[in-house]
Amino acid sequence: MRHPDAPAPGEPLGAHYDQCFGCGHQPGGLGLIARAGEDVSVTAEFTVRSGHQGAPGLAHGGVLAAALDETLGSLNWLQRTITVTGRLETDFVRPVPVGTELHLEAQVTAVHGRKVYCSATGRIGAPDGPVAVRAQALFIEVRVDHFIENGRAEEIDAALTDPDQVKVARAFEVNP
Ligand SMILES: CCCCC/C=C\C/C=C\C/C=C\C/C=C\CCCC(=O)SCCNC(=O)CCNC(=O)[C@H](O)C(C)(C)COP(=O)(O)OP(=O)(O)OC[C@H]1O[C@@H](n2cnc3c(N)ncnc32)[C@H](O)[C@@H]1OP(=O)(O)O
Repeated sequence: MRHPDAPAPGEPLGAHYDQCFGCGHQPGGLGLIARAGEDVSVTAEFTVRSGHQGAPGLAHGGVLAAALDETLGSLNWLQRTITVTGRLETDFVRPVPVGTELHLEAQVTAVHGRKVYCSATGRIGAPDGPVAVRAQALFIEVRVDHFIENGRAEEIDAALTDPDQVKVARAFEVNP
C-alpha cells in the first residue's frame, strides 16, 4: 500500500545506501536513478556500460537482473517499509547492447503479511521501447536488525554513525 508520506509521483528517490551497487555512487555500479510513480510503482533508468558486458558488446544477464532487482527494491520508498528480495524470476527477451539506456518500471501487485509480490519490465531506449527483460519477484519485509545482525561490522558501524544514512533509515520509519 502507498504510504501517505510516500514521495510524490515524479520525485527522485535517491540512494538507500551510498555504497549500493545498484543505486549508490559505486565505481562499476549501475548508477540506477529511480523516481516515484503513481500508486505503488516506480520508474528508473540505467545505461549499460562496457564494464557490464557478458558477451562482446552485450549486457551480462546478471547485471540486467541486478537492475530489475534494484528497481523492485526501490518500491520500499513508496511503502516506507524495508523489504529484501526472497525470489526473483527473470525473463530475458532481447539482448541489450552496451550503450543502451534501459528504461525500467516496477509495481507492487499484492501484499500478504510480510510478503510483497511485485513485477518489473525493462525496455530498450525509451519508456515505450521494445521489452528486453521482465521479472516477477517476492520481497520479504525485514526489520533493521536484519542488516545489523548480518552485515560486516565495519560497514554497519559506519552506517550507524552516518547522519545521512540514519536519515534514510528514518524515511523507512526505522529507528536504528
Ligand atoms: C545499520 C543501518 C542500516 C540502514 C538500512 C537503511 C535503509 C535500508 C533501506 C532499504 C534497503 C533494503 C533493501 C535494499 C533495496 C534494494 C536492493 C535490491 C534488493 C536486494 O537485492 S536485497 C538482497 C538480497 N536478498 C537477501 O539477501 C535476502 C536473503 N534472505 C533472507 O535474509 C531470508 O531468507 C528472508 C529475510 C528473505 C526471509 O527469512 P525470514 O526468516 O525472515 O522469513 P521466512 O523464511 O519465515 O519467510 C517469510 C515468508 O516468506 C516466504 N519466503 C521466503 N523466501 C521465499 C522464497 N525464496 N520463495 C518463496 N517464498 C519465500 C516464506 O515461505 C514465508 O511465507 P509464509 O509466511 O506464508 O510461511
